[in-house]
Amino acid sequence: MNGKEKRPVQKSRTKRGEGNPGSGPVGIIGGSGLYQMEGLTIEEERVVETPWGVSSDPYLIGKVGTLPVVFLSRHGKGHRYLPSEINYRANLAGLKSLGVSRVLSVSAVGSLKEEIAPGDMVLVDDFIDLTRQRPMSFYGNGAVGHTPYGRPVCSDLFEAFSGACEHLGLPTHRGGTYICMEGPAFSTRAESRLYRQWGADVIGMTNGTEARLAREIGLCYATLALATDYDCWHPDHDMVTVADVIRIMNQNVRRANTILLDALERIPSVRKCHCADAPKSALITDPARIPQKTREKLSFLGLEPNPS
Ligand SMILES: CSC[C@H]1O[C@H](OP(=O)(O)O)[C@H](O)[C@@H]1O
Ligand SMILES: Nc1ncnc2[nH]cnc12
Repeated sequence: MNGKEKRPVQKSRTKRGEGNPGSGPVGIIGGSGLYQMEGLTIEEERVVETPWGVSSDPYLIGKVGTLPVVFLSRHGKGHRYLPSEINYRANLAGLKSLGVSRVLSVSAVGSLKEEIAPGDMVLVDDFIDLTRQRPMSFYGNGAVGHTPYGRPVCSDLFEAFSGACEHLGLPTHRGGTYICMEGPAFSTRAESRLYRQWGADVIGMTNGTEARLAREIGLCYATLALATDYDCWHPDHDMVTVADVIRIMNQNVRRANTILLDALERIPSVRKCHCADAPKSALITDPARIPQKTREKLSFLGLEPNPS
């Protein structure tokens, strides 16, 4: 194949139960404005059937340099899913079945602080979850689990993002609390002011759900939040619009992509964090009493309980 010919992208479908859980490719979930990744050589587009259905889009499986990467567009290409409609469980279960153990997320957020200006990066280190109409757990149906979640962001991935932003000399806020609202409408001013009183830094509609589910299944997860607007608390910007968000995102999407490429290189080859341990202590149900169907679902996630 000469350099000018485009390698054909294979299309395939994984049936339930196939896959290769464990460490492996890095997963990247792109949010509003980031529907593909520059620098990723795509070798395959794969649809994975999980017990929770299929992901927002086919997974783009390939390499960045020599590093294996799986990219997923959170809202699907063309931005087809509302934050409440995204099948977060399928998205994450599919990534895990493809051998992903680390997930880097990129998201557009509104700023709740004067010092976080549109265009700034925020490395989120905590969440407040205000969502109310989306599945929040892989547990249930006869398997009760309570996952430790006190530190929701993976320290390895946080440092990888932080190192990349520092290296690139970008305006970055190291740490910040992300309010995850249901949407899809943006907040009212009273809500926005309340979140500021709570000490939150940024607001979005997706990452709280993703982070919690990732932790349930032992995936490392961190967010690069790109401030696209001042949320409506701001006296000069009392109306957030999609046009404003997308304009700022488009101005910064190259930057976000560059940060991702740099951060990928900084992820330690051996996990030093404790994210993978979270599921080990979660289950309270007597494994012998877990129904077979539920057991199969847990098994898809690599979490099949041992009978005591
Ligand atoms: C397009 S404005 C609101 C939309 O943007 C954010 O999406 P994502 O987190 O996927 O970047 C926000 O959460 C809303 O879904
Ligand atoms: N102000 C805002 N509120 C919620 N989600 C957002 N995504 C980007 N800006 C946002």
